[in-house]
Amino acid sequence: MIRIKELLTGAGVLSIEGTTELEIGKICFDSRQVTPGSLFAAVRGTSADGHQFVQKAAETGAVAIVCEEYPAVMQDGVTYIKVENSAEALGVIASNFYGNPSDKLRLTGVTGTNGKTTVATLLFRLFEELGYKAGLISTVENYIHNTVVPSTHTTPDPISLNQLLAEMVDAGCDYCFMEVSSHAVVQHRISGLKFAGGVFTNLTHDHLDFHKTFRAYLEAKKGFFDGLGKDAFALVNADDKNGAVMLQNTGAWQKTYALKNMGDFKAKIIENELSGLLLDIEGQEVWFKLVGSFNAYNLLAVYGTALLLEQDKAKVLTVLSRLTGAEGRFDYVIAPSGIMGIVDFAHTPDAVQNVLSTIHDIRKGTEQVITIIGCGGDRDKTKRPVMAQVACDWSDKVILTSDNPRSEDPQEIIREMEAGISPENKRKALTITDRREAIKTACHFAKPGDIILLAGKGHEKYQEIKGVKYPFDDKKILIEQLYQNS
Ligand SMILES: CC(=O)N[C@H]1[C@@H](OP(=O)(O)OP(=O)(O)OC[C@H]2O[C@@H](n3ccc(=O)[nH]c3=O)[C@H](O)[C@@H]2O)O[C@H](CO)[C@@H](O)[C@@H]1O[C@H](C)C(=O)N[C@@H](C)C(=O)N[C@H](CCC(=O)O)C(=O)O
Ligand SMILES: Nc1ncnc2c1ncn2[C@@H]1O[C@H](COP(=O)(O)OP(=O)(O)OP(=O)(O)O)[C@@H](O)[C@H]1O
Ligand SMILES: N[C@H](CCC[C@H](N)C(=O)O)C(=O)O
Ligand SMILES: [Mg+2]
Repeated sequence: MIRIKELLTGAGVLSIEGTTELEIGKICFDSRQVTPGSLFAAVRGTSADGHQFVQKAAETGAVAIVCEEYPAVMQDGVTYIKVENSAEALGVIASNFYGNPSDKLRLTGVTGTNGKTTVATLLFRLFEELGYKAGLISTVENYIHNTVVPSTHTTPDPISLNQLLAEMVDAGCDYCFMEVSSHAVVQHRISGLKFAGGVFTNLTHDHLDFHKTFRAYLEAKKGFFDGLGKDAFALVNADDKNGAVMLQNTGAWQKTYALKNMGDFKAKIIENELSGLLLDIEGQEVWFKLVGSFNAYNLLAVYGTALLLEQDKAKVLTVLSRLTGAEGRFDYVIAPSGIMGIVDFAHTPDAVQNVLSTIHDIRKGTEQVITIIGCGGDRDKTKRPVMAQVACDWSDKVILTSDNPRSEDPQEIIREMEAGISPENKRKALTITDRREAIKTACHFAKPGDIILLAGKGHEKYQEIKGVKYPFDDKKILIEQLYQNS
């Protein structure tokens, strides 16, 4: 239990109606979760406005309401707290409620369009292997040292986030590595957190459904770096044209990594094969198990971060060379028939191009590349035609199929993908709406030596159709089919 006044430190309070001496047992931003003694924050969202539920929250027992405007009717015994921005205040209140856990950990945030899960996961595993207790907050799963906590978002809401961080502190963790999505920055999910550092991977096309313009998407990512303190480091990819933009208004200590341009941390790709990458990192040649030139960037980002967190260079490289990638990221099997199947989470045009150009670089020459690809429903529609065209440009055969259609009509999503395919690429594309059938067909088509890329869903264990998540595991189905045909 904690008193209202202690929760409000740093929350940007404009005015208060009622006492701040009351004790609060729970904080929430969803009126349906209010229980007697709760604080309810009314947040303006994308489809509703939390202010509509203030009355209901008070009736259900909320004793404190955080809002941007007072309701017409204020109830006795309830304290109303007016703030400039409820979502931002909620982040600070959540931190205070859980004892400001980010002050007690060295928290590093990773942002960018692609590579966040890979970099954050590698950092987590690296620090665990170096002998520390660490935490991970990621798209695939969260970890409190060796306890797994299922993940619902790339970056959770501020209450779940601070609760996770507090559990990490209780478990004795020294470090936490987390993904920072652009949604999280705009929705203030990270407000009130103290970061030891921030890492930028890259910026390409995604989430324009939410941010509307590329500029707004860029500003969201930049917002994370603008908010870092002067004791924190900001490590950016100097080969990405937006790397420098991220640093424009940050008060943090600025560092860069690069393969091509000048950078504080430099690497060169010596070999890029199916068995891994041979990199020259600051004069030292090291083999890594991760595949593909984009992973050279991810590895260098991890290396730079570890050094900025004062780790020993030789130990970092030794451990890093033993680590494998995150689940569902260039996750491959070679069937007895000699057909290679790759499951990858590529769900942006840039990621699709990267994974296919990697396959192109490492294949021996004569094999066919068959790509199975769909696009998520209720997500950025503008990436659909581009992803289909990129897949065709880089493959011998493409099967257009469903990803997570969510509330949309799967056929319509596929039609939008088809619209992006140029006349000369049309002959390569085939549509099979049912994802399982698409996988079966690809395995049937493939000959020994051929490569099947199953893009878009990576680690996901479900397919979301009209609000229902049906069990679906790309890797499991692909393996079943590959072995059946062997
Ligand atoms: C579009 C979006 O990002 N929505 C997120 C947002 O919800 P919202 O604020 O828009 O919700 P809303 O429905 O408009 O409701 C507004 C407010 O009214 C409240 N409410 C609503 C109904 C009611 O009866 N009572 C009540 O109090 C809601 O709790 C909310 O506070 O804030 C919620 C709490 O943080 C999130 O759970 C929710 O994520 C939805 C489920 C989602 O799908 N988000 C995806 C797009 C997302 O966040 N993705 C990113 C990036 C992915 C990546 O690239 O890796 C991520 O970080 O996961
Ligand atoms: N540094 C990188 N540059 C470009 N593409 C990458 C990079 N790292 C990974 N990818 C590609 O992007 C896909 C997603 O990678 P990862 O899950 O690490 O990114 P993410 O930023 O966490 O994605 P999301 O925002 O959806 O959670 C991978 O499966 C791979 O195809
Ligand atoms: N975190 C990303 C994942 C997309 C994965 C893809 N399978 C899809 O459903 O679009 C998002 O929510 O946009
Ligand atoms: Mg991720």
